Amino acid sequence: MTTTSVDTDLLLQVDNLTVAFGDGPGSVKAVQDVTLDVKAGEIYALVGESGCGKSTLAYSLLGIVPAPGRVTRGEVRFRGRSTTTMDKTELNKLRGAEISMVFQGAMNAFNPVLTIGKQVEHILQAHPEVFDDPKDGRAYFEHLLGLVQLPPERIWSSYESQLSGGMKQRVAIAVALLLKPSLVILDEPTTALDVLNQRLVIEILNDLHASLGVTIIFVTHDLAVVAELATRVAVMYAGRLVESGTVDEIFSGGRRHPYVEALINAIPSVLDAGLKVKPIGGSVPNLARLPEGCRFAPRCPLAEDGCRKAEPPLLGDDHDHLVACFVTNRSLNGAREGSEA
Ligand SMILES: Nc1ncnc2c1ncn2[C@@H]1O[C@H](COP(=O)(O)OP(=O)(O)OP(=O)(O)O)[C@@H](O)[C@H]1O
Repeated sequence: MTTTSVDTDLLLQVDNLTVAFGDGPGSVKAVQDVTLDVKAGEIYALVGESGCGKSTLAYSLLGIVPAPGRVTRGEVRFRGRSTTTMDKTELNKLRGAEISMVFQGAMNAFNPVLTIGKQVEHILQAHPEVFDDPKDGRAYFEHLLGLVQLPPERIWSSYESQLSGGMKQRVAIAVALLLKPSLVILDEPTTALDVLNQRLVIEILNDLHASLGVTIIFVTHDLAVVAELATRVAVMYAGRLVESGTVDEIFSGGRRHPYVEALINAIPSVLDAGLKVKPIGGSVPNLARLPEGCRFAPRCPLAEDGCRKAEPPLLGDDHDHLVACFVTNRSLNGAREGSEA
């Protein structure tokens, strides 16, 4: 199961991916049966409340699920090649040069006893294939620092302790772009920042996307950031993907999953002023003790008896808008299984 269909427009394909932590009765599926695809050049958001499996899914895209986690079903393909079955050497080649990641809490990712410049030199030495001359690598990094609105000379000779949180996040983004990857994955890029720095990072990511054409996948719990940055969005709930579609469709009333509806209604910044915020009652279930049937049913205003008996399949319409809900999918004509989408 390595190279099936290769659509040049599709950069990343995730098929029925399940990632479990632990074995036996105590094991949890942090990601279950997730299917999605990311097209070259788009900005794709993975959204959900804390503990929904977003970071685990992001790690599995890079083949770096932390132990005791492991992929138990499905696969991830990058440009048609399975990263799930790829050997370590090939995966290492792919990481950095083709796909890079800015981890959650990237501000703590730097070595405190080396200048940023020294750390960049080490990366360039480890990847001599990207630039003919290391000087070109340094020049490119300084160009990237300009794009993330930081002073190149000063940053090159700084230690991380001399930079603010917002600056470190922007340096981490520049480092992630250093080897000219075609895909960058960012885990919660705005979460630890104050409002002004959040705005700046959103603006910078939009600019980088426009000027470098890089494909971006980012993980967030903040739908307001999704509305401003992403072109497509996948919403996760308790390890499962419940709805995915274009940001325009989801935010302009085309959404169909009651959880997505509730999430949007619970966020003041994406509502018109004057509309009342409605918090979602209840909480995300413990993955080790999931309810029978649809895992959102205990909190769902539309739940019917059937929803408590079986898990709804992810069904798609002609525009690749996928939804896993028995009730709202009932009206869908010509629906097809998400796993075949
Ligand atoms: N290292 C681990 N060991 C055991 N279980 C884990 C581990 N990492 C994640 N999990 C399980 O996977 C679930 C999903 O975690 P994950 O970090 O992917 O969620 P998330 O949506 O990214 O949440 P957050 O926004 O809080 O990071 C957790 O609730 C936990 O049950």
